[in-house]
Amino acid sequence: MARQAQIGVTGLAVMGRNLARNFARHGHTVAVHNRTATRTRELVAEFGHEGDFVPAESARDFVAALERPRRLVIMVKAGAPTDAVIDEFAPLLEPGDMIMDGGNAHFEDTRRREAALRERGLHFVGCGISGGEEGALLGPSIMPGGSAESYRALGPLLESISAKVDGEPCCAHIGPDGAGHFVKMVHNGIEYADMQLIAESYDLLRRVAGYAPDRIADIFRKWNTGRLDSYLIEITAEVLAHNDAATGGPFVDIVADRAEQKGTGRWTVQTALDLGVPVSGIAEAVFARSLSGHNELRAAARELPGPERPELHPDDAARFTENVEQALYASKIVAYAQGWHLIQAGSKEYGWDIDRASVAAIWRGGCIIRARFLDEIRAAYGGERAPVTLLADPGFAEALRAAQNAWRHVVATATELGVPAPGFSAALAYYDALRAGRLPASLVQGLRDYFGAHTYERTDRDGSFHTLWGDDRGERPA
Ligand SMILES: NC(=O)C1=CN([C@@H]2O[C@H](COP(=O)(O)OP(=O)(O)OC[C@H]3O[C@@H](n4cnc5c(N)ncnc54)[C@H](OP(=O)(O)O)[C@@H]3O)[C@@H](O)[C@H]2O)C=CC1
Ligand SMILES: O=C(CO)[C@H](O)[C@H](O)COP(=O)(O)O
Repeated sequence: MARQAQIGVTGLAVMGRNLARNFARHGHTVAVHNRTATRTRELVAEFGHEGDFVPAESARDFVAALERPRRLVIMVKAGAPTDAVIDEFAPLLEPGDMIMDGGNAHFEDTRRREAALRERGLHFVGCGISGGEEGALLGPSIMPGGSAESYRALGPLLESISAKVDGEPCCAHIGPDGAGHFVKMVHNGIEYADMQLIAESYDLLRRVAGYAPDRIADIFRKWNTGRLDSYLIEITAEVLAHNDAATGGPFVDIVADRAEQKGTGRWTVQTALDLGVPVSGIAEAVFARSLSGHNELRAAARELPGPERPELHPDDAARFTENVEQALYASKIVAYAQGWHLIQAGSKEYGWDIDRASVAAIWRGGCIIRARFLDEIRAAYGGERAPVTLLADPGFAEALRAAQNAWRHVVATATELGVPAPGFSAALAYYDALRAGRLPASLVQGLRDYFGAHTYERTDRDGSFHTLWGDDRGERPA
């Protein structure tokens, strides 16, 4: 009888190839398959010595190579290609078999696919995987959804290849159907917000403090030894210190200033709008990328007036740098608080019962937003009583208190000097709005009632009311 594989990976581009190698390096026999067979052959030729691979050039051979119940991982382009691959393989499977989609699928697609395959007796596991090409090989953060039964069969394999922090695997069952892909989507939304805040910090240090990229790289390197310690801060220092081989100048100056996006940040904001969750930090990050690509608009506005830019005294520049660190940390807390709020809302809406401490735990390693302060988020949600918002957790509340003057100074300075800082500003506005005793939403309600008889509630009595604006302005219960 032919060799049987514990798991199979179809889709052998950067992610799938490295995941397959990771499984093999951990002693699992892995069946490998790709639509274009040359990728399969190249994988085995280049890396066959790393472990036990069973190459298959047809879908039928691939399925036949898997031990039962079959565990099949799809790592192809999200969207229609994923449906095409499911349609190709599902007819070849038997009840109890498992299909895991490790691509960046939209969670609603995952819910649809899971329901359809469940009807056929198959388990469908939508699984978020973060860590990029290197993470896939050396240990990603893994966020599987799907049934508890499928996790019992797939979990041990996934945990074996995931990143480990303090010996704990960065992999946990997130919840049924689309929960894993939902959480991965929010991860990417936070990734957008984090990167935007980092980019704004760089811009302020460059344009306000007047520092060159290599000096800013040193600042980020220093920040990475403190509470901002994270993968994104670490690689920011690397990118800023890098010089372009062709020109000899800073790499960051030669790269076109148009940030692209594949869609997960946009999905996060769209979902947040549907669920009524204010994720302003993520939204500003998505809009900032979008704005950066509007060449025509930018060219038309380039000569518009702005403020005079005074030079900062070197002593002021050093103090300003410290303030930027405070503003970055405070704004980062806000971005993560918004992300966790969205996870909570999604969990409630779809009945997923997501453990928010566990999400923080599995993001501590392997993924793009891995950071020291996820330990604190885990602790905040792991206690007896989870905070209503992360901002109210005593540790984070103290950090926000300590950052007040610096944070406001940075936002005010950016505004005064005409340096856009939408991430910092939105984070501060969110913070101030949440802590406000009264919001001007009361006036919005009044206006809505005036032009559309939309009614309003009162602070002193239950019920809904309408004022007869066009008549005697008397008030009636609605
Ligand atoms: N790159 C990254 O850093 C990360 C990517 N992801 C997600 O992982 C998945 C894989 O990503 P990545 O490795 O970058 O690869 P790509 O997203 O570039 O996808 C390429 C793979 O998809 C296959 N494919 C495309 N269309 C079809 C189709 N109609 N039928 C069958 N196979 C098809 C290709 O096969 P062929 O060789 O025949 O063209 C190839 O194997 C994606 O969903 C991505 O969003 C998740 C985390 C990080
Ligand atoms: O999933 C990822 C990491 O977790 C990818 O790196 C992500 O797709 C990058 O997104 P974008 O191209 O939109 O910046």
